[in-house]
Amino acid sequence: MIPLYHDFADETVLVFGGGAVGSRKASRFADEARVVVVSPAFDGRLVELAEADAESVELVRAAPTADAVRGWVDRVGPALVVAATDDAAVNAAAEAAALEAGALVNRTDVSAADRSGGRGARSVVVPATVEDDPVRVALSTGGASPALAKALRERIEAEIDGAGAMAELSGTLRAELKDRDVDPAKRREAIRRVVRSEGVWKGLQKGDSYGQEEAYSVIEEVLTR
Ligand SMILES: C[C@@]1(CC(=O)O)c2cc3[nH]c(cc4nc(cc5[nH]c(cc(n2)[C@H]1CCC(=O)O)[C@@](C)(CC(=O)O)[C@@H]5CCC(=O)O)C(CC(=O)O)=C4CCC(=O)O)c(CCC(=O)O)c3CC(=O)O
Ligand SMILES: NC(=O)C1=CN([C@@H]2O[C@H](COP(=O)(O)OP(=O)(O)OC[C@H]3O[C@@H](n4cnc5c(N)ncnc54)[C@H](O)[C@@H]3O)[C@@H](O)[C@H]2O)C=CC1
Repeated sequence: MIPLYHDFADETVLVFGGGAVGSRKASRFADEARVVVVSPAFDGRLVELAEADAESVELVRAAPTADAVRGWVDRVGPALVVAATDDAAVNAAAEAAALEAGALVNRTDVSAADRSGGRGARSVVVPATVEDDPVRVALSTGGASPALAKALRERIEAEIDGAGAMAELSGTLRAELKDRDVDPAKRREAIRRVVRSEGVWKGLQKGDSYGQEEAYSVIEEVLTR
């Protein structure tokens, strides 16, 4: 499996099942997309989420049979369908309907190991993610051990602390060096050194201007050699 990043802004994600898993997926996707959850009952966290973010989250009380699932997919027109009910037949129908409608599907009740012959490119796994905007790490165990994905995510959270600020700073410096017509080879070397410099990372922890100051001294050292 190859991880790809999707932009779900202005898209709709349709979730079948309002339990613990449907609730976690809904809150994740609501950061970016409009989310519609279809379920006969809703987890307390989902009700809270829908109240707090009525613009992005819509709860629809219904218990579609496997045969009725396709109708929901056609009416809602989602970019992604999440199958998160505790009814395997409904989840299977949601997967089939999504694929027929040309949408992506996330089947939450089947691990990769249980599938004979692969998932198909539009059947996606939702990874554990760590974010320090604009940096994003996605982590999957290929479906083998979601608990391990979560544990590793917690470790990486500490590891990438400050990466967002580093991405912003080095992106700006890269543009600046381009504008100054610095030789491309020198420019790449300077930026590579900046992102690896302990001094710059430490500086950024104190504040953006400290990080920037450190970065300029690293760059000057490269350019004046
Ligand atoms: C295949 C996949 C499909 C999908 O959902 O996309 C899937 C499937 C299943 N998960 C199950 C169980 C658990 N899932 C979690 C947690 C997460 N599960 C997530 C993803 C995925 N779960 C996809 C594979 C990801 C990968 O490749 O690693 C995360 C990363 C993202 C998210 O869900 O948002 C999120 C962590 C987010 C975070 O914290 O960072 C925990 C831990 C906990 O809750 O504390 C447990 C209990 C412990 C355990 O069993 O490991 C079961 C068994 C159900 C049963 O036995 O009844 C199945 C079904 C099966 O495997 O058959
Ligand atoms: N991906 C993951 O991380 C995990 C996946 N799972 C799997 O995901 C599934 C759901 O797990 P939970 O949320 O913990 O279960 P849950 O029992 O808390 O929630 C299931 C939800 O589906 C709803 N539902 C039942 N029939 C429906 C229908 N016809 N249409 C729409 N909604 C319907 C129920 O009302 C309930 O809200 C389970 O099958 C389990 O195997 C379980 C744990 C973690």
